[in-house]
Amino acid sequence: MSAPTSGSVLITDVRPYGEGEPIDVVVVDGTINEIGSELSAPAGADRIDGGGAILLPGLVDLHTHLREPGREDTETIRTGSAAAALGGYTAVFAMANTDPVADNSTVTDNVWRTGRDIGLVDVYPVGAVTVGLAGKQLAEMGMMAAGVAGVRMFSDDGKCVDDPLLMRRALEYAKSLDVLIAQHAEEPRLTVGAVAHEGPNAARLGLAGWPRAAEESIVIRDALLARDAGTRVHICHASTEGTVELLRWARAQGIAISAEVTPHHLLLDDSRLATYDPVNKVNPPLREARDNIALRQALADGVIDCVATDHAPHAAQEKACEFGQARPGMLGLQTALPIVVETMVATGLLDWRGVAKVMSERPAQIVGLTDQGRPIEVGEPANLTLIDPDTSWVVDPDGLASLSRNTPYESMTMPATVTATVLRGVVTARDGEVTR
Ligand SMILES: NC(=O)N[C@@H](CC(=O)O)C(=O)O
Ligand SMILES: [Zn+2]
Ligand SMILES: [Zn+2]
Repeated sequence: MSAPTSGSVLITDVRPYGEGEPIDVVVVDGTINEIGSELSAPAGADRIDGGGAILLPGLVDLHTHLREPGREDTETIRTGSAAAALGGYTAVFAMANTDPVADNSTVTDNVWRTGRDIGLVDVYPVGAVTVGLAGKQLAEMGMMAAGVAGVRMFSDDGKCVDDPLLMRRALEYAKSLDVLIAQHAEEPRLTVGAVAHEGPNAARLGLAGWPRAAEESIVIRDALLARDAGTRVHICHASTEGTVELLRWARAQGIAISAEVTPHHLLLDDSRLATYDPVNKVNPPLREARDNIALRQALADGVIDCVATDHAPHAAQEKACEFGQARPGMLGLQTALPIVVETMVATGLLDWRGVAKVMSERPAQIVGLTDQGRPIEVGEPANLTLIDPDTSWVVDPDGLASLSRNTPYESMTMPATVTATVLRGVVTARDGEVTR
């Protein structure tokens, strides 16, 4: 494989982590070479005038659905990469629930190569835990890990690995390969027919409910299995107050368990379902205000490690139908950072260093990426995001880079703007346009 593209760039007038006076950053061949004032551009370098922007390490998304192969009508690796770069991301993990399923190295290596050729963001394929996501037989995780993609995270996301014995075997196999299992925590016997959070709103609207216990029973089971296997488990899209309590308990026991929360579970609740608009249908479902509050606090405390988008594009016809029939999932890549600003920074729960931690550093550490989520220092890889915290914008679904339009944030004002993204010194997005 050829070496990844790298570039040289002079970034002027930026504030790393939003701290101190504006400074300049010189990147040579993909590496931060100098940080200081009034620096000059290296030969052949690109230039970014930061205009006083906040500079963070490039964002890392552990949970995105790019839909290629199989559903290129709803998203492709190219359009999803563009959405990622515009959202400030320099690495994304593409879930395995494609068609064909990413349960073998032919698929995972192809996703990796395609992402690398496009070059807008590092696309890391997630491998399936079980063959065909069918939950019956372990996939060849070792083969996928050994391929050119070097798969390091495995998940049947979209489905739960609900068989406890199979989950136990998966954790043991993952331990021997030094890879991560990410669980979509949903006890399927408790969610038969469910389309919304089980609570007063669903009852009033006549929608079948998904109880919190369907998530929490798997979270605690998997914490115990991870304890016994002596390996880590990662919980996808944590959505309930109870899950937070269980994570807190498991951490206190010394159990290796990590967890992510989505922007929509931080911001939205099930009062939005009153319109029956399927744009609000998602798994796990939007919960209640007290869950939002517990999730925000847990993210601030570190009980929840990171934010992951669960960017889930769907075609118009999959959403333009009655609520019960619609596909679950919502777009996330281009709105994640502003929603974290609104729910975590504007509320005083996190400062910009905290944002770097939950959107870049912790996700990179959880999967063991050594070139992402790094400090902004000389000698470090130049994966960077510039953010204007004072320029707001209004979400127009037609204006997003995704091939799909299923954003719940239509017409909402977003409080911050990603002005540029840099991958190994190459400018991938600038002023709302991708560069390649
Ligand atoms: N989140 C969703 O509601 N949908 C995801 C699957 C998933 O993340 O469980 C999808 O692939 O559409
Ligand atoms: Zn899921
Ligand atoms: Zn998902």
